[in-house]
Amino acid sequence: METTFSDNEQASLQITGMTCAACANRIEKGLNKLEGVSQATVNLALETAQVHFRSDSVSVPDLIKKVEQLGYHAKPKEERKISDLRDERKQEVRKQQRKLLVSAILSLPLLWAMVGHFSFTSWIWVPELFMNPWFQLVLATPVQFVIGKSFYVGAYKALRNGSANMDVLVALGTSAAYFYSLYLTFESITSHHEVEMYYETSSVLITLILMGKLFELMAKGRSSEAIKTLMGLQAKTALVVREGIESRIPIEEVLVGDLVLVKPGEKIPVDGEVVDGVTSVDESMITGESLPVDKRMGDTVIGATVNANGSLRIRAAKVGRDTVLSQIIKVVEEAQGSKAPIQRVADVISGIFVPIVVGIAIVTFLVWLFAVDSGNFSGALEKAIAVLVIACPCALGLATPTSIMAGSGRAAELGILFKGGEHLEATHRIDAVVLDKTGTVTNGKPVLTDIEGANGKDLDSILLSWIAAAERPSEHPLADAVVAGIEARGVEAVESESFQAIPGHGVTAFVAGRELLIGTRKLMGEHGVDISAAEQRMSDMEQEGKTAMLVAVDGVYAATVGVADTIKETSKQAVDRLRDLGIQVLMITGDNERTARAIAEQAGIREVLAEVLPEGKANEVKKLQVAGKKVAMIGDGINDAPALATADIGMAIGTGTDVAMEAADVTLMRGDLNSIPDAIAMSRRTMQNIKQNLFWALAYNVVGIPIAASGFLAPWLAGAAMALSSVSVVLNALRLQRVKL
Ligand SMILES: Nc1ncnc2c1ncn2[C@@H]1O[C@H](COP(=O)(O)OP(=O)(O)OP(=O)(O)O)[C@@H](O)[C@H]1O
Ligand SMILES: [Cu+]
Ligand SMILES: [Mg+2]
Repeated sequence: METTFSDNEQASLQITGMTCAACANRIEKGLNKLEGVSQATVNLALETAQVHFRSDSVSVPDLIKKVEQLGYHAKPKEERKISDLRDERKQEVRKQQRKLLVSAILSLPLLWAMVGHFSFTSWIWVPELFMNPWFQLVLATPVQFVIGKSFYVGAYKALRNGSANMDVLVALGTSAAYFYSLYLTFESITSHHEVEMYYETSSVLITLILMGKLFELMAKGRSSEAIKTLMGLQAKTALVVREGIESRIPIEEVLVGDLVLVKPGEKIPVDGEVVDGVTSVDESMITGESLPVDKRMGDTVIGATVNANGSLRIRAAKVGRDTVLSQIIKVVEEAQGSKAPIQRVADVISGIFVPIVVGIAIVTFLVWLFAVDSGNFSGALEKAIAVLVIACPCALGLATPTSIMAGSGRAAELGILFKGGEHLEATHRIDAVVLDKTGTVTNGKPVLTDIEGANGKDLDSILLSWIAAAERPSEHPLADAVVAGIEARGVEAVESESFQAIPGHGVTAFVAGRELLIGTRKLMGEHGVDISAAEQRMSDMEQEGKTAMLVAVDGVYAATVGVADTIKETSKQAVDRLRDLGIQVLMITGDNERTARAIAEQAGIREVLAEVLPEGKANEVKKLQVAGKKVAMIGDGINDAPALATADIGMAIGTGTDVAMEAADVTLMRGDLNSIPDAIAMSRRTMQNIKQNLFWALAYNVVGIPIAASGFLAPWLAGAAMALSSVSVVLNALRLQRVKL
């Protein structure tokens, strides 16, 4: 039995029967119109629909019914495995290949017979039988109605929904040729003289279009390579210990809380926490970071990464669709099937295209029949058919989605996850990049370097233990550094009695009955602490790029603590690359001006926004936007969420933590800032690719129609040209997969 919730539910449907973006649009609109559906998105490439709905007013069967009403098929989506995906594609390709082969064999004699029509090929011998109208009828009929059935079905569905698509044009064009030939065939019984048939027009057309579709299908298969690679990373089984018994079970059966053994050289099956063992782990497939990462008790490990040398026991923390890898796959899947705003151009054009084309075809027919070549019915028909076929906007429909798919797939391989086509598009307009300091420009692993008492001497261990106690409850990375540094000096922390974090300033705490204050100059100033004795030492540290924090006990300055965070080796190179792209680069931080400047200088950043409170970061982004900039904000995604959301593009640096992926438009799996110019370059390339596609698709139609209308294009040539244009669009898009940055 299914439980019902009054709040939102989510369902994934597997949809079949979609042929183009217009189909996806139609289903999306239909589902969104249903009472109780809050959001439905249809992914054409993956043939899925994601629906958010309220289960008290609508159910999954209702959703399916709606899809069926619109003329497509739907079923609840099952969790797919990599092998299924591959098999589905292969089957589909094989089916198309078989269809094409049969169609080609049947059409060949018709094509052969056609050579007699042209003076320059009339010397070629043609078997008598091939010229026989009845024989031609026998060959052409199955092509038209069995192999070509999908065009009729597609056309019928489109027309029933009040729209027109490429199927309408193909069905119309081929039917005209077929039925006219049929008429001539019967007429030949009575008239007894040789007439030209047009069976080859319909059959060869269908064959060529099938060929185009097959190429398209094979090319599309290649563009989802990125997802297949990701899915293939998953381990298949896990060795779990339940009630003391070890057993190897399929990965799908691992539960949260299970104890999992990972042997040396094995893939870590699920996300978890190390409970026993020491090893190093290759996380490059997830983070792009090539150096192995050391893991010991308490560390988190990510599923699909590879355990190098030690044995591990881990406690499963996330399984199934919650794992980092599954989330990455989901993001990539969604992005690949999502729409970029530029697609609207194509949608609008193809929406009005088909009716206009039918109009032009009719005019062509009438003009030829009554004006140009008076009374030549078949000649006029041939021209009209050529117009119908050449004007088919299928290349136009493919232009954007194929590029988005290939572009976002390639980006994912480079460790750049775009959440959707709109972000992939928006990124190419970025002209200002705001980098958070800690964890973005720097490694974000601050280390305690200096502790100095008020009189310049070392501190006694009592004061050290108080400082550690005050900082321990804080979640700030600086606090972690201080605590770790003090513990490393062999001092044990005591418990604090009360604690309060003051964001952007520091902490206050009561320890052993005393009030401790740790943080910035401003914090000290606000509490009336005299820090003149610390000034010199402090600014020295800051000059070196260290963060200096002041400690006061009961309102009296007691110590200066220095923490150093190193900049990432690649930060400078990345900043230079951004500047070469003509992008303004800024660094933003809550840290003080001097430290910030020192760090910025190492990274080659000239503009620094320092001492910005956490809530002020979004404001700084807005200021840049008001000044007319398209801003990308790059942060670690957790405390920078408002700024990430405000920016035109928010990029989170992270190994795919939920929060980071949630807040940002783009997730950079590598810590390396070179991902930023990479992302921008990828976006620029993709947009350029889309524009090329749109241009060629349109140009081909616009140039083709007058040629066809004036009679210079035989229908089968128009068909070949159409197939070729679709294939060339897809091939152009696939170039994105090989982009090297
Ligand atoms: N737990 C803490 N202990 C001591 N000082 C702190 C603490 N939290 C913040 N501070 C002080 O407040 C300053 C600003 O903190 P904030 O968190 O806004 O920025 P940040 O982490 O230094 O830099 P970024 O903005 O690049 O992440 C710190 O540089 C530090 O001097
Ligand atoms: Cu077409
Ligand atoms: Mg910070």
